[in-house]
Amino acid sequence: MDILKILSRGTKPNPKNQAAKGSAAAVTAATKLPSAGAIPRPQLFNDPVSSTPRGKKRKRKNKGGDKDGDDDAQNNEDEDLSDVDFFAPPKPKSETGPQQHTTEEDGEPEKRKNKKRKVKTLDEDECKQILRSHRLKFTLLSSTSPTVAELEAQAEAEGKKKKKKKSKKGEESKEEKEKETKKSSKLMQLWPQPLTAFGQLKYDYGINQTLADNITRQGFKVPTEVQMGALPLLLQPGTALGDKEMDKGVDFLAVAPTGSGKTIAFLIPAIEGVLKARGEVQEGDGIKNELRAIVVAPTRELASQIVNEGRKLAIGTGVRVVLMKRGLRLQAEGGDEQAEAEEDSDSEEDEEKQEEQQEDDEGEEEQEDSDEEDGGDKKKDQKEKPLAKVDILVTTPKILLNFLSDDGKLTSSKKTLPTVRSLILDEADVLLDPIFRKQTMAIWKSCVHPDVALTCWSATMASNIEALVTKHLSKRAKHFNISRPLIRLVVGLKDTAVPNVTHKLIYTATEQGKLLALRQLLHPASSSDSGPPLRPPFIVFTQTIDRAKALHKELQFDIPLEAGGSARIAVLHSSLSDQIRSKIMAKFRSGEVWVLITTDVLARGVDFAGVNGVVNYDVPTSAAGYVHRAGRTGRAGREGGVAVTFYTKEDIPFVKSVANVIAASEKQAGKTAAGEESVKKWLLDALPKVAKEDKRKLKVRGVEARRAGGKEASITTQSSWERRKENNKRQAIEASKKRKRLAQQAEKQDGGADKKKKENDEEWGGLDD
Ligand SMILES: Nc1ncnc2c1ncn2[C@@H]1O[C@H](COP(=O)(O)OP(=O)(O)OP(=O)(O)O)[C@@H](O)[C@H]1O
Repeated sequence: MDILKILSRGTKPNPKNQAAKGSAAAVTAATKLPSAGAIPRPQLFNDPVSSTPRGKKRKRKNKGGDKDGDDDAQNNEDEDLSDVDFFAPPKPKSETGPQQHTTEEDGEPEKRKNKKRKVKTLDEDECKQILRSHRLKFTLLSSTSPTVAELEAQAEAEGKKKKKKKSKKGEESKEEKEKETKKSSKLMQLWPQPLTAFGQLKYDYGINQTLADNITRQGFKVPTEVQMGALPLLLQPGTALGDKEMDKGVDFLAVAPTGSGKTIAFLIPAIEGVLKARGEVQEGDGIKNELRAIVVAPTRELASQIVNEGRKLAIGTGVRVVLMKRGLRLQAEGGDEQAEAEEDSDSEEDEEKQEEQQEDDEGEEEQEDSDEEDGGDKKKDQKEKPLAKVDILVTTPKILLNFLSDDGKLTSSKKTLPTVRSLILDEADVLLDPIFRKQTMAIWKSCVHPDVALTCWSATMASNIEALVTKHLSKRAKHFNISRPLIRLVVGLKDTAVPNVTHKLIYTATEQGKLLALRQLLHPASSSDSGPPLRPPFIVFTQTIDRAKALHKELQFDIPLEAGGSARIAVLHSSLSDQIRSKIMAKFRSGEVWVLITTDVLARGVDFAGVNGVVNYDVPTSAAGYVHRAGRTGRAGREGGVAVTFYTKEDIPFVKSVANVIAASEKQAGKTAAGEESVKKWLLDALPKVAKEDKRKLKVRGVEARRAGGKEASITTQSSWERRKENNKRQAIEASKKRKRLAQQAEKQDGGADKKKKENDEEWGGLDD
């Protein structure tokens, strides 16, 4: 019997032996854990919207069989859990598999009829109602078409003109003034068509049948909020926005909570884009794999996960989703005027350079791992290998730039990728942060087709990142003489929350106290005053690789042998080889490993559906860092996930950002009653505000005291008093040994002298008579 199963869902109802299984409350609690495998409620928000402008809500019927968005597929909590796999994706009700279209079975593309389907559109009030209820907010940020500020200015100017005319005529009225204001605000906020059911993808948006079947086969019943908002806009922007001009495409920024299904929200349009392009290939042209989309992710783990998701969606379509690897040869063109021209026009970036350089030099422990080693035999590999058949490439920044740069410089690209039409930045804020910025920008520049659309995805997006995207899009627009709007979608509150997770902030006076508190979480049976019971599997985050290793060393024998012993605890960080990292990931996914100690290398994007909790053994270095770490639990709306954060006196100057995120998350989750909140108001008020400069330093270096060499860098169960005592004892022993040695030496010398004397005495027999 797997002990993990006992720990994580041992209270599962058993009709034969219900009494022995404990209280009904315990049963409910256990089945609510993420690891219980219950079908999640992927939609996080569904607020009642009181006013129905048209008197009633229109019911939409879909030929596809999937009913309206708020399907009763979600109300399935009492399902039998007997064979639940902790980390498996949700199962569909029927396992019939996709209905393959004979024409597409062997990757043969169905000849796509370019007939425009008539999408059944909702009127603006209906759109508003649905979008508001699911807390979806669309804003036009574009600088290629007029910016919000420009639109406001334009509206104001027009208003003034009219005002002049009207005042001349003496016709100015209050209502008309209001109309003007309304018009300008309308231009800022958009109300596109939402996707209320996956069935619409096929029947309204005309996506490929096999792709639609693959979505059904994955068991996704209702679209999550980000999918509701993003899919219509990315598949048919003209239809979604009711403006045919938009069909040329949009650039897009999506900010949506962790675990809210952003991956398929960008993969579905990417796969559909490939299939659509193939449909446009003339008879007799044959199928050609042509690199059309690039997905960039900050870590190898995330990149491989995206490849897996992509491949599941692309089964039977012939679309090849490929992970960028060393030696892979892509369709590229060497050096290009365009790339050079853009390079030249970048002189204003020089201002940023100094700051970036400094931050780069300081470096971060957990940067995407060194792919530099890939550079060595690159030229040789590229000559020898044939072109890879790729439609969608998933990559980390460095490894692709290694291929593009040729000269080993990882900041600029010599080759271009002329066939690419879509650049997708997953975890865009970190990819555009100084850590990865040069590499990401170089990749963007290598995508030289004028139609390349940029989409950026993350649970957090600082305004400087938005500004950077806007600036570079506008440069591209000028360069290519194109005009495409940039639209931002925010789901829930921008930036700051992990609403469906229980948060705990725990103070321990010393580092040693943290270790003891963590041990209590590891042994849920023992009394745990310091935090909520936390059932495996869970992830423990530390600040540095050294601390992750040390914590692993300290805890590895804590799980009893009969429960699997040290094999149940593993450590993963970027200095391990790819192979070892993949093995550990697989073991954690399968439930073999219960406690995974890691660094921020696993903080973003990685999806373990059944993780019950996250422990921030070391405080995350930013609010965004907290959001991403805590978001490893409670995926796809699963309930019962817990995020525990320890802090000591070293962290007090920095912990306010974390406390603010916790407060915002609880507010979003509706936990506003006194006593419900885990960060009390007095604490929020008492914690010092973090200065901007400190925030920057913290983000790059973490808490200084915990870096290698710092007093608090080591992890041990001993108190400083014990350490001092042990140190004294060791020194005393050493001193005593030394004394003994010296004594022996002295004795030896003395003895030698005596012996010599004796020998001499013996030798010198004295004067003979
Ligand atoms: N419509 C859906 N219904 C149910 N589950 C879904 C749906 N869409 C996605 N999921 C599942 O939700 C989980 C989280 O999805 P995903 O990894 O894409 O989240 P994310 O928004 O990218 O999170 P993060 O910000 O942490 O990267 C995955 O296991 C995925 O299979």
